[in-house]
Amino acid sequence: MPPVTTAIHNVPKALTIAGSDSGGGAGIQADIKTMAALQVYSSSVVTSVTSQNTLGVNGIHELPAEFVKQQLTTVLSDIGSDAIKTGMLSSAPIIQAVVDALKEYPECAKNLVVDPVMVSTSGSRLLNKDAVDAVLTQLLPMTLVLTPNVPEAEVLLGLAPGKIATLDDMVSAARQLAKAGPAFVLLKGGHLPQTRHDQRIVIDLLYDRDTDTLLELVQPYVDTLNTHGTGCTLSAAIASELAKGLNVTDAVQNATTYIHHAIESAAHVKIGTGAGPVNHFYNLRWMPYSGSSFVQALYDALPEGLWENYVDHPFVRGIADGTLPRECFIYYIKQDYLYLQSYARAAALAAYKSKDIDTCAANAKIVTHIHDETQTHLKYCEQWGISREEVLATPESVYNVAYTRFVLDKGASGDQLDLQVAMAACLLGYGDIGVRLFNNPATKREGNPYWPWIETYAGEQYQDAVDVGKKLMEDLATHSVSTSATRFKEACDIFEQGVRLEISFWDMGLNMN
Ligand SMILES: Cc1ncc(COP(=O)(O)O)c(N)n1
Repeated sequence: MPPVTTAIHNVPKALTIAGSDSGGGAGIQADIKTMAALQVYSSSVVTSVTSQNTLGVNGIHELPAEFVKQQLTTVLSDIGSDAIKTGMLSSAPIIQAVVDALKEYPECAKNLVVDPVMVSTSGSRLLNKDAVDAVLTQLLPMTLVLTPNVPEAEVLLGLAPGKIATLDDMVSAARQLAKAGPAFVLLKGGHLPQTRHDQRIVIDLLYDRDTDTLLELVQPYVDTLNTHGTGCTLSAAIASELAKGLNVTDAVQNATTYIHHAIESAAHVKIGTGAGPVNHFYNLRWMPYSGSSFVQALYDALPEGLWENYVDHPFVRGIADGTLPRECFIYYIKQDYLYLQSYARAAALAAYKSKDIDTCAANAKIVTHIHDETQTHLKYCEQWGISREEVLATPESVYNVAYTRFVLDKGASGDQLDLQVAMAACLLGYGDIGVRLFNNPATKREGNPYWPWIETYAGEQYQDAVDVGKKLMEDLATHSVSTSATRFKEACDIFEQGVRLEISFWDMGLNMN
């Protein structure tokens, strides 16, 4: 895989229209934290400022509707948005202003998630009574996903409190709500925990109006006081996932998983003296490298130009245009056969060092790939009049000894990641070379004796092995390197050494010693 070049790209963008919670657990603050945790850009339009903590709301300062509208058009006319959520909207004039502004930007408003915030968990009104009608008539017709809890569903449907008391009631309530306009209704069951197989669970119902289908989203019930801002967080998470381009079902599924972990991981945290917030950042971890890919970070840490010296070595260029002297290639291929024997042992060692059967099997698969590769080498040699016996009798070059024993030593003295990284220069480099040469129109195909070699490394089987190896390293890095800059540096040094040994291997082929 070639190192990823820095490119300007559009990041997914989500927008929240909600109230400010000075305590930081709900409202705009919860939304921005959620969007950041789910790696989307967030912009925010404030409708009201509340003075609030974990005990309750002490005051509300509503912004003028015109100013809410101005914030919204200012953001949408420049930054735009891939998905929008609404939370506390306070009043009918603010709802009207929001709806008017959204109608001016239908593209931005097509992924609209509405959390019909009405009363805070602590008991304060966050939406005037007379504004419920504006939600129903103005906002819901343009809504993609409506996310009420049971008490909010009762208000929207004009039902007395407590009327939605069973799962069946929830089903019919979700259907009824969809008639007011939203394409999907996610009716949250947190207020009505159920018991199944002696386990307390929460069932959220996702109703799809177009297909008239219902999906049950089940999570274990978490017995905790720290649920302040859960509704805000969930709807912000849905908007984030929609912004990334997921469909509604997948977005809602990911979002319910996210909120479950956010609640679970905050259960024993104390922030404030009342109902504490959820842990928005449970999924973030400190990493000694930037970006999300460990393998990319290994490439990035290489000295300038070293990777190119390897994958664009004169030996490789000779393979590409067919001018590599035949003796050089034969010298190389015999050594490479011997190399692969050690490499297979290294992969088998990695299987031995695996902590679970899946990783063990993935490494065993690499051993099989290497075995196939050795057979290709033997066939090659045979075509060129070199017998299997002659290949096996070839003395190992010192370069070969240095490289293979380096890999095996890293495996013996280090942990599984050290070993995978020591093997990576070869695995990734040959994958990169194969694809580069295969796709380069300047590569000679007709009459190039080395074309089958190129096809092997560009081929599906080898590229699959590359993918397996990369995934193994990412998984291992997540568990060990992610918390230690020292471990990351060690891995970088091993990778660099591997690349240098690969370059020496090409030199050996050209010099035939
Ligand atoms: C600004 C604002 N928005 C929404 C909520 C609802 O959250 P909760 O129901 O957890 O109190 C809130 N308390 N404050």
